[in-house]
Amino acid sequence: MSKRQFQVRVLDDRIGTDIPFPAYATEGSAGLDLRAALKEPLTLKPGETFLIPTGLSVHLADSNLAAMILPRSGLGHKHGIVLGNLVGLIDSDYQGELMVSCWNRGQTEFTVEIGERIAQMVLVPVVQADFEVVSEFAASDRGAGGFGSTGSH
Ligand SMILES: O=c1ccn([C@H]2C[C@H](O)[C@@H](COP(=O)(O)OP(=O)(O)OP(=O)(O)O)O2)c(=O)[nH]1
Ligand SMILES: [Mg+2]
Repeated sequence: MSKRQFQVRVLDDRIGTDIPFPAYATEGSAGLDLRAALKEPLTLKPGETFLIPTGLSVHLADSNLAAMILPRSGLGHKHGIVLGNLVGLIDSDYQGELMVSCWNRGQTEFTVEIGERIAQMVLVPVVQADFEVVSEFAASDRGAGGFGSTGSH
């Protein structure tokens, strides 16, 4: 497992005490669980979305990296709590507070507790595209076929 250091600012003084610092749940975890830095529990009715602060900002400071915010499987599958933006993308030059858009896509209301783990953040490598405009591509096996063009099985 490789680890890297990043600068983080703690914007909410409950973090590290009442609200644990984000952590990997196990040694092999890909996602770092993010917690809700709410002032009070938040009840989301079916269909409601709320932008929840995490109380932290992280500066990745490396354009070869980004972070993605993804739903937690248990919350999403069992309770319908997913992300209002489906996936959150954190740019390497972002220095603001990490925010989690929580969407109750389910049929019943759900209460997010103070400090609850609401989403997970995954670091991903990034390559920026530099486009070279051409008139033809060298032929590939697939060509322009897509959207099920390889058959129904
Ligand atoms: O779930 C998220 C998604 C984004 N962000 C922050 C980090 C990201 O770098 C910034 C901008 O996100 P994005 O580029 O996806 O949003 P936009 O609507 O394109 O806004 P902008 O014009 O600021 O780029 O917002 C979060 O805190 N949480
Ligand atoms: Mg953007």
